[in-house]
Amino acid sequence: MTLADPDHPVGHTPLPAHPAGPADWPAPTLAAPVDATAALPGSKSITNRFLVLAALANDTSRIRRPLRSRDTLLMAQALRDLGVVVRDHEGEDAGCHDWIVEPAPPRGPATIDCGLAGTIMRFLPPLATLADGPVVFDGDLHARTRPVGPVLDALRALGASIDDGGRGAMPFTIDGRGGLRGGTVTVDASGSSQFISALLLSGARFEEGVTIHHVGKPLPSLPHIQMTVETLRDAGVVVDDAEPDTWRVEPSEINALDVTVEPDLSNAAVFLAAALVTRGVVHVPAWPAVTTQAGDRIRDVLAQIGAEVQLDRAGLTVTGRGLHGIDVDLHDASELTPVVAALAALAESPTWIRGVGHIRRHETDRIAALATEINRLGGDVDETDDGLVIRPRPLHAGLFHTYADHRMAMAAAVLGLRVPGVVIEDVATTAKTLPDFTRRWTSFLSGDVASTERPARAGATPRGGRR
Ligand SMILES: O=C(O)C1=C[C@@H](OP(=O)(O)O)[C@@H](O)[C@H](O)C1
Ligand SMILES: C=C(OP(=O)(O)O)C(=O)O
Repeated sequence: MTLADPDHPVGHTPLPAHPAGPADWPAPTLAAPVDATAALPGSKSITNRFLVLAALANDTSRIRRPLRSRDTLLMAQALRDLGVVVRDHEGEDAGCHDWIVEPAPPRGPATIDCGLAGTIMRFLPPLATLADGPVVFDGDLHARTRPVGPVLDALRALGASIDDGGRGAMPFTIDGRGGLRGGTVTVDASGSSQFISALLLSGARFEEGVTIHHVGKPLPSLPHIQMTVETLRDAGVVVDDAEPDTWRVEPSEINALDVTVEPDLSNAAVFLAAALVTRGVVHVPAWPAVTTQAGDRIRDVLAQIGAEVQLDRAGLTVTGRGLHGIDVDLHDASELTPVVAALAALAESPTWIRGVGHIRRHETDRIAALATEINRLGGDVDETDDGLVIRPRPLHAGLFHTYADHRMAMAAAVLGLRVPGVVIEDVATTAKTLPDFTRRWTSFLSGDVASTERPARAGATPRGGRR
């Protein structure tokens, strides 16, 4: 975390960049078929949307089973820095605290540490325009290359005053004036769906609401925009999304929430992948039957690769039957690319991943990073403009660099299941969205009950062997 920039003194107490953990971690290899349950913490995307809406709401909210990872803890802290109360409250599950959020008019001056979280650097600038003073945004070094310009330009067009030194990236300062006019704006959000979600989340609190037109190449990650629209509707906000690439949010109050966060389905991918690599069985309890999470797409992808996939009241069960190469467009669910690429490198035939050009601006250039690191282990991967072509080859031991990217570390963990001697550099980077990954992964692979965070839903039939 790099707030101490001499050009941008911000007088803020930095949070630790990552919790302490082993820097380089030998990934466990598994010879026997896995037979285990992975009970996952809450969704990052849902937790951070609920936090933003709760901060803008007309009364106290309760967020049940929130994810507590670096991205969401930083979001909670950012809201506190803006004057909102976010406090723990004993939850229904042992060891799992809810969050109570008491809203307050956002205050400045304030400094926001975004870490490496797209959801903070994009979702909070619109909220910061409502503050009564300047709000400085900064974060990790890697975060300074992630684009925010389309959100800042849109806010300027809606009446905001912002100093970003022409960078379109952090650090920047929003000159909060206690409110924003709002109105109609055109945005090229082909670089990230978060540009649209950001404007939608605070739009009801702009004087004229907001109407957004996307222009440009097709929008990535559409399920995430749908998630934003649904959470707004949960809070009583009127959103019109009937026309493609256009959204209208009416000005209104945002109702307080009492909501439960679904398990993070994108983070489920690494655990489910173990079933395919080892021809074993993995069960994820509490998998939602209906969801806007893009990670739900993993069910189709794994079935295409050769798994038997069953979703019922007990949750999701994936049984590894084969590992075929596939031709897959992940434009809607690009977060899955690293784990799918790792599976592809271990498959029986080549894979073509398409439609994910924008992930070159995720936590790192994921296309380049995956090609480089899999090839470093002896793989045969080519980058394309919008994806990867992966031809399986026998891989060997080596250090897998993670580029501060949690999902690179998860991809390495999948490779390590089959390839002895894979060492994951900076495995603690997984804390961005999944706390305590190494303990979870180790106990999951040994079928240890300690890996479960949340009990199966009442009435569900437990399965998965040694639980
Ligand atoms: O709104 C969100 O919560 C997210 C949207 C997506 O971003 P992009 O549209 O930039 O891919 C996704 O990849 C990210 O992990 C989370
Ligand atoms: C792209 C991701 O995160 P962010 O919310 O920081 O964009 C991700 O989690 O894969």
